[in-house]
Amino acid sequence: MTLAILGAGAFGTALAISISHDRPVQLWARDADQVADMKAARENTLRLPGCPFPDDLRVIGDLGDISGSETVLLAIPMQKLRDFLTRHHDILSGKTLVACCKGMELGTGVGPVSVIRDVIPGAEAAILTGPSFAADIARGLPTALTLACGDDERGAILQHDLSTANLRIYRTTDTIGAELGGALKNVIAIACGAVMGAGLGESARAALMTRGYAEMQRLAEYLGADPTTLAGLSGFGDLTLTCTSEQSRNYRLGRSLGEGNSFDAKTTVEGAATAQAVHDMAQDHGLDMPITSVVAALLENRLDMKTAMKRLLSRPLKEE
Ligand SMILES: NC(=O)C1=CN([C@@H]2O[C@H](COP(=O)(O)OP(=O)(O)OC[C@H]3O[C@@H](n4cnc5c(N)ncnc54)[C@H](O)[C@@H]3O)[C@@H](O)[C@H]2O)C=CC1
Ligand SMILES: O=C(CO)COP(=O)(O)O
Repeated sequence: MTLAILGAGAFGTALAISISHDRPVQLWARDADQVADMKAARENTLRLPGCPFPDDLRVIGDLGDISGSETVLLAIPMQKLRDFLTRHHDILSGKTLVACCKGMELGTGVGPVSVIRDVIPGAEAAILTGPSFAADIARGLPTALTLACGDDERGAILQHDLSTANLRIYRTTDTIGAELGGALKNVIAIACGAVMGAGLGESARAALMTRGYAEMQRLAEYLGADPTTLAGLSGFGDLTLTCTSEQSRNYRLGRSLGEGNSFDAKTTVEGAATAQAVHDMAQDHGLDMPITSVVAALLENRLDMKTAMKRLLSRPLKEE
């Protein structure tokens, strides 16, 4: 079985490298120059330099080439997903589409699995998420992820097909829980980066991670997710990684805010739009999401850093 991965950013490329040690993989990029460069260099010099492509990784620039691939991984940013699926509806219909992005959509407040089901009802939708940096996967370091698919039989096939010697995949049918964990941990990571950048210390960060996790659980429960999913790799696992690592772009954006420095606007930082999407959705439903709301306000310059820090760390005293 040939697998297609659409989106040759850091994550799509890392998955392609890892999985193509075991089975043929087609890696699609939209940019013709990048396709030519990757074909010539046999690595992704733009997004993942220094990680050579195995022989069974085939770079493609024509989406027509994926017609023989039953399973397609979508490794493009969350806010671009709906438009991408709409434009390529016909070629993707009838396939198993595995979202590899983390976030909630601005305007609708839903995650990638819901977007896939909405735009391409004729496809089987799943999500691959959890604690993993692209560079770690590409280097063959041990990683564990969650694969969520509403159809457990299909999920078991995906679990088997996508696992490699170094990429261990657990599975669940709770797609909402998996979507929420991956999306919300990025927002909390921005907050943690801000606290660290402002020099408030690791104890403050631990407090924020813990209260952030409570906030994630609250929304997940409201939306009908299984709390054990949030306690797993896609929730608690990814929260831990992202809130504590300089490798994380979400954490680094937060740290820049805390330090009062600028941040490269071209970098993919999913937590920024997700903070706004979740804040809007929480307001519509009358839910209390204090950390998410502060992050959204901070990013929109509706709140200065000093007031934001005060709000994050001086919430009313209450029972845990
Ligand atoms: N980099 C990492 O360590 C991990 C990333 N992810 C997730 O993977 C997703 C993608 O992130 P990265 O690959 O890291 O980002 P990236 O910034 O390295 O790459 C994004 C890719 O998407 C492509 N793209 C953007 N808009 C597009 C469109 N409209 N149509 C087609 N392609 C488009 C870009 O050309 C680029 O190749 C994000 O949701 C991220 O949260 C998940 C786990 C780890
Ligand atoms: O999702 C990730 C790790 O699991 C990658 O985090 P960043 O998008 O913050 O770099």
